[in-house]
Amino acid sequence: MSLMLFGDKSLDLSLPHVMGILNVTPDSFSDGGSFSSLDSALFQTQKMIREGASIIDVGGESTRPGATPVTMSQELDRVLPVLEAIKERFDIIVSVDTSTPEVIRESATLGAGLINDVRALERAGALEAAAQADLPICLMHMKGVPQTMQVKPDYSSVVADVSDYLMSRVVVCEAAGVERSRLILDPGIGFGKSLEHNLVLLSHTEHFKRLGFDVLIGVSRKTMIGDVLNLPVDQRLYGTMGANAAAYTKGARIFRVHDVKPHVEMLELMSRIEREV
Ligand SMILES: Nc1nc2[nH]c(SCCc3ccc(S(N)(=O)=O)cc3)nc2c(=O)[nH]1
Repeated sequence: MSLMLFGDKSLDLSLPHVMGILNVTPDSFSDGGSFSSLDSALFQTQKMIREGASIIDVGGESTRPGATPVTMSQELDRVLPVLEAIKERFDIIVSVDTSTPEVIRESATLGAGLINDVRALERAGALEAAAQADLPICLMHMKGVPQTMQVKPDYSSVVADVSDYLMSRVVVCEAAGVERSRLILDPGIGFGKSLEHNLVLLSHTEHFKRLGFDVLIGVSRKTMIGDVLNLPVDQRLYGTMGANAAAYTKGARIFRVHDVKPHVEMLELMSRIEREV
C-alpha cells in the first residue's frame, strides 16, 4: 500500500491508475477539439468515470508538436469552468495539465487534485504557485518547446539526461518547500524525443521508479506508436495498450490515456496476476 493524497482524495499507487484525457483545446492532437463545449466535456468526463478512470486530466493548452501557444486568459477560460463543473457533479480527482502560475493557483482553489506540468514548473511563478497549492505535482521532461521540439532531438544518453533533468527539478521543488512525497515523475514521451529515444525511455521506466518516485506515462495514440505500427492516430489503441503494459511491468502506475475502459480492464488483470504470490 502506498497512499498518495490528491486533494481531498487519495490513491494507492501500488496499484495502477488510469488518467483519462479531457482536452478542452480546439486543436488537441487526437480528438480534434471535439470537447470544446462544456456539455460535451462533462459527457466525456462521465463516460471516463464510468469506465473506471481514477483521474481526469484537463488541459487548456495543446502542447503537441507545432501547437500554437495560448494566452493565460484563454487557458483560464477553457480550464476553470470545466474544472468547476466537474467538481460540482462528480466525485473524482481532477488533474490540471498546465504550466501557468495563475491556472495552477485558480485550479487549486477550485479543488484540483493534481498539477500536471509538462514544463516541470519552469515558467516564472509556477514553482511558487505549486508550492503554495499543496497538491501533488507531476514533473515531466520536455526538451525545447512544442513548436520545435521534434526537430532532430539529440541526447548524449537519453535516460541519464532526462533523469538528471527531472532530479534537478526535484531539488528545486524541495528547496521551495515541496516534499518529495508530493512529486510524480514523467519522462515526457513525444516531447523532444525520436522514436528510439521514446522506446529507450519506456524500456527504462524502472530507472525513474528506482529514483524513489511514482511514474506517470503518457504515450496514448502518440507518433511513436504510429512510427512502429505505421497506423494513423485513430488506430493506435492496441499499440498504446502494449506500450502501457510494458511500462506497467517496469513500474509505471499512472497512465494518461484517451481510451479508459480498455486500459482499466488490461491493468486490472495485470495487477491481479502480478500480486498473486
Ligand atoms: N504528464 C504528462 N502530461 C501530458 N500531456 C500531454 S499532451 C500531448 C501532447 C503531445 C501530443 C502528441 C505528441 S507525438 N508527436 O509524440 O505524437 C507529443 C506530445 N502529454 C503528456 C504526457 O506524456 N505526460
